[in-house]
Amino acid sequence: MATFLVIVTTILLTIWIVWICSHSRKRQTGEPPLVTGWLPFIGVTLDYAANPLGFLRETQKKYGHVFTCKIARKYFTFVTDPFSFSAVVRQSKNLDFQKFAVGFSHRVFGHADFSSLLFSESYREVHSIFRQTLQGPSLQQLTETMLGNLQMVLERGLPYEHNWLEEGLQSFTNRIMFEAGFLTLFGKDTRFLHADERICMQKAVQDFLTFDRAFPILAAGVPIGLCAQAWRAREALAEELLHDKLHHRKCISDLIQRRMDAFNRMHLDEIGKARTHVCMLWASQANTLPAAFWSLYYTLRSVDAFTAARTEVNKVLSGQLTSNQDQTIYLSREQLDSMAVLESIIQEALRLSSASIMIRVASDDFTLTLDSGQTAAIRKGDYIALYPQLIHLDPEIYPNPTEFKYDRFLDDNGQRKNNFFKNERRLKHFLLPFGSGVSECPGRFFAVHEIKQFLALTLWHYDLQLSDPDATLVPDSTRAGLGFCSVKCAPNRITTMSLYPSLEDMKVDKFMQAHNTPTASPLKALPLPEPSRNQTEPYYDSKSEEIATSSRLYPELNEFMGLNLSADAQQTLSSSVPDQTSGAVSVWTPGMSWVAAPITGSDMGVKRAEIRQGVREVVLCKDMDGKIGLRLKVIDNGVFVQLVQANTPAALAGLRFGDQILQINGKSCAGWSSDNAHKELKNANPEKITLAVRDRPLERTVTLHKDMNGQLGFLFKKGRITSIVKDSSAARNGLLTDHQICEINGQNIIGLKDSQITDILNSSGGVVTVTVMPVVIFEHMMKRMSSSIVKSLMDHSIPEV
Ligand code: HEM
Repeated sequence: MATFLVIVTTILLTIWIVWICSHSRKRQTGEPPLVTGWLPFIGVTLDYAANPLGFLRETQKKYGHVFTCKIARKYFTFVTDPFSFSAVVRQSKNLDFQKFAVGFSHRVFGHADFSSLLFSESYREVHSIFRQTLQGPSLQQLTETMLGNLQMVLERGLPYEHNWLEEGLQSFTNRIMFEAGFLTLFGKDTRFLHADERICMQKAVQDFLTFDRAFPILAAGVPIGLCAQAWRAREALAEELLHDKLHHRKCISDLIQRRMDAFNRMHLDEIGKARTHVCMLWASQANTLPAAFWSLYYTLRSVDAFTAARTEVNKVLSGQLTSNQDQTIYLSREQLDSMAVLESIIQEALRLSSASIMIRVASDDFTLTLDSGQTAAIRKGDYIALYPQLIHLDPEIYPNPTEFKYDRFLDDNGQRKNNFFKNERRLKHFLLPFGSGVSECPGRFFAVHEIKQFLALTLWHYDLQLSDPDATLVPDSTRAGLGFCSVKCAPNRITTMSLYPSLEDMKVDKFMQAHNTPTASPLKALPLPEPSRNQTEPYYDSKSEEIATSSRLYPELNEFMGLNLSADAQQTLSSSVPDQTSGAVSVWTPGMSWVAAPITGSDMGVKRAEIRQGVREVVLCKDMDGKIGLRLKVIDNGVFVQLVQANTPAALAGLRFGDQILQINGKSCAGWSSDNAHKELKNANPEKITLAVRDRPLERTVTLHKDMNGQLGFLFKKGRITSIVKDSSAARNGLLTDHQICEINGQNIIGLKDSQITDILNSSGGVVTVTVMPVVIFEHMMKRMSSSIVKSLMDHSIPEV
């Protein structure tokens, strides 16, 4: 029986081999050389899959510039001569792109088969939407939305503390780019709070990456049903993109809105429509995420690239901080286009890491004429393939092709370079990460814009360095042919990046260099008349020598921001006259007997908090980036300081939140808009800007004394005083609710967490001077300024006296 089985098997095997051999393809006259490999059934699939670039280079050496290979049961004719690329790209008559792409997409994404007769006409309309919404005027809108979303996502991640943070470079890029890109295309869910949106986004990015990881095997023909994880991830994404859910999102891009309308007209089922959106999501992100990653990685690895990129970013963005009220960075189309260094970095990253394959299906038998005049007979149904990486890594075109050279795409004048040669002939196709011809990626302009924006904002907002700069990352070649290669990480070795809010820290050195000689003279008084003093008002008596030097601690109450105090109240308060006994001040109120705030004029907190009368002159010069680190706000026709960035010229010159700017370079600011004031600063001579400044006129200081339990007697929330404890130091000294604490012992605390404010209060001595401002005014001052900016940029240092 066993012998019988062996004989039958052998006969069947022999028949099968004979059948395969007799039916296997034979090269016919005029056809390119046929490369079938050892096993006719699978052809060269394994060799090609193991190392596509190596295999094609070897085969090219052996057979010349055009050859046909059997890969995954299909015949691919590769054209490898870059001068012949145009011959293929222009052949739209006999070469069909859609057939391959649409069939592939149907299989992997599970949507309807748009190549079927039922849909072919309506799908043409869907396809035309790409060009209408990803190019031309729509591109501008999309790019602006992306910039806003990138800023929102980046700002949310700005570290609160002044510490270095570590995060995987890839996870950082994916997190920022995925969310910003997703929101740009699909809009924001109106039902979500920010926190919920973020959780949803974290899940979406994980699902996306899970699905994308399986892409090579799906592309190789493995049915998605056999890849349970990928299937679940794809369906989870589709679930989020059901039309029912998309209807709850606002600011959906024109691209997605028009696709939704078109699919509705085609009467697809709901899950089918959602899967087409997953397909669009994949097209927009799968290459962009790794392209952004490699661009940032190469920038960080090369000192030259980093310096050149940062200089360009600073040049383009400088001035924005002082000229925009709401701190938003705007990058016009012209500004994006002017960033030639970033563009060269991106192109170089695309050259090194992209490995797409361009495939067309021969719709008829025809003869392809190559650049050399050589012809190749092509059979109907065969695939014609171009493999751009052969050009991208050709040492004749790009010397030292595997080396990253940030300025490879810049000419001697620092402008875009687009003349590259092979055999001394200029090449038309020298960089093809986006394909070419009819099927060229319609999102290519948007892709370059968004990566530029990402690089610019990241370099602007952060100080970055690779925690292991010597570790070399290599592209993962298992994705070769599918577009962009992501990173192949060695186990247990995570490449991390440190993040730091750069605006404060970068400036110190630069400012120091620019400021070789101190030009600021913060306390020089201008000869403006001092307001007259009323001896009955509760300020420290100028008769006291010690106190006279530190000036008054309280401004006149009846002048104070229009607060209308009754005569009775004034009487009560005016009876709390300061009593000076050996330099200590006590306040007495009828019916009570206690000592409040036993301060002396030499108390550091009091000195640091002091609001001086009169007007002082401040002379500044800009730092090396042309900035002074100041943001201004107009209130009641006066110009006030809204933000002083730490370690900037403004901070070092002693300017503070709430200071009133009376003059800029001799011009009176009364009645100016903040734009005018910013413009004046922007256009001012970088070597010398003279300001006339009145010390924080809308604020007042209150000095308090801790009780035996260390309590000052007030409660606060988000820096705002909410209640005053009866008979406490706060109550006795006139602290008011609905006032915002701006400083503690002169140290600015705006934007700090309540726990941090509590720490500062606890660590202060027994006497604490708080500087407060009515909440209504404070809110007006802070209008349109994002809290993350305040947190991360505001100068919270302890002032010097
Ligand atoms: C660095 C980022 C990107 C790269 C490297 C890239 C690359 C490509 C490539 C190679 C193709 C196929 C071209 C061909 O076969 O000839 C393609 C197609 C496509 N890409 Fe991109 N792409 C990127 C970003 C984007 C973005 C951001 C979008 C949309 C927002 C997008 C939308 C599309 C679409 C819709 C197609 C299919 C075009 C068609 O069917 O005719 N791509 N992309």
